[in-house]
Amino acid sequence: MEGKIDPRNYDDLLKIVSSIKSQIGEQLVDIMIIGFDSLTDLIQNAITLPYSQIKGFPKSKINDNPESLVFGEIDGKNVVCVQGRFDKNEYNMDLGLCALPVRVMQLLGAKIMIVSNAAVGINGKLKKGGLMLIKDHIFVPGLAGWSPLNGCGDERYGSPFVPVHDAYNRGLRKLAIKVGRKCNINLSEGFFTMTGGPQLETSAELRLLRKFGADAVGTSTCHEVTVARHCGVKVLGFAWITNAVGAYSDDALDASKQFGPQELEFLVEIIKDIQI
Ligand SMILES: O=P(O)(O)O[C@H]1O[C@H](CO)[C@@H](O)[C@H]1O
Ligand SMILES: Nc1nc2[nH]cnc2c(=O)[nH]1
Repeated sequence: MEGKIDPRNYDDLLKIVSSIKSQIGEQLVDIMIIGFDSLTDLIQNAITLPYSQIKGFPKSKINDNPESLVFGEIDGKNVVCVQGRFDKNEYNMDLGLCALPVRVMQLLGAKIMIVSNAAVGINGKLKKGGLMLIKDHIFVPGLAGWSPLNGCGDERYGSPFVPVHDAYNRGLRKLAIKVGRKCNINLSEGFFTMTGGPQLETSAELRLLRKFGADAVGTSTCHEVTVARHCGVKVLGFAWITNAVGAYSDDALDASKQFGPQELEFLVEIIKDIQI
């Protein structure tokens, strides 16, 4: 869609929101879901809005997967699935831009974000195919100055000094553990680390991150979580262990290709039980 948008300009953000509203009507949004692209098949009364119809949403030149917002319901809850994460390396590490869907969904009403990523397990216990519930994170680009909050000086954003010590909501984590037991999901809790990518890590870097307390390493999520907390959205996060150290493949880097029916059922059960 025509029109240059600055993802840090609050008035531009409002323009994006109103352009979406004019296309989806009074559709309610309570839960935003990022990184579970195949969940879109389970959304009832779905309204699909391709990124090409959304002002300011970039169209990837490298990603062949669908890129759209899919609004609708899961078991009576109002959800939106952000299908096709903005890839920070394609967009020159512009993490403010890459977390734009989070801000837009919050302005559309979202109060909870469920987010996931493809990651490598480095604690010796996390095996390929496993799922890690994120308890806390180490945001390496954020520590080095690549904050998605850079440039968000408009007072309507609120203070940039957002506390993130409890970014991953305790109540939602408890719920995920309870539902995991019911759905027979082997769920472990741990610390996730986001690196800058797109290159993966050397063995020495992985050893360093392990010493720092990381259990799983990936290249997304922390910027989205930071922005979610900045705008008051509660977070539930997962790292899908899609490969073991040293056993990389293109498929292993695509989390959405890994979800089976059991994982999707797990997510649906969580959504059913979430109190908004
Ligand atoms: O969006 P997430 O799940 O982080 O997936 C990413 O993970 C891979 C490397 O971490 C990248 O190629 C990208 O697909
Ligand atoms: N950063 C990072 N992300 C991944 N996603 C899947 N595997 C990896 C990995 O080894 N490193």
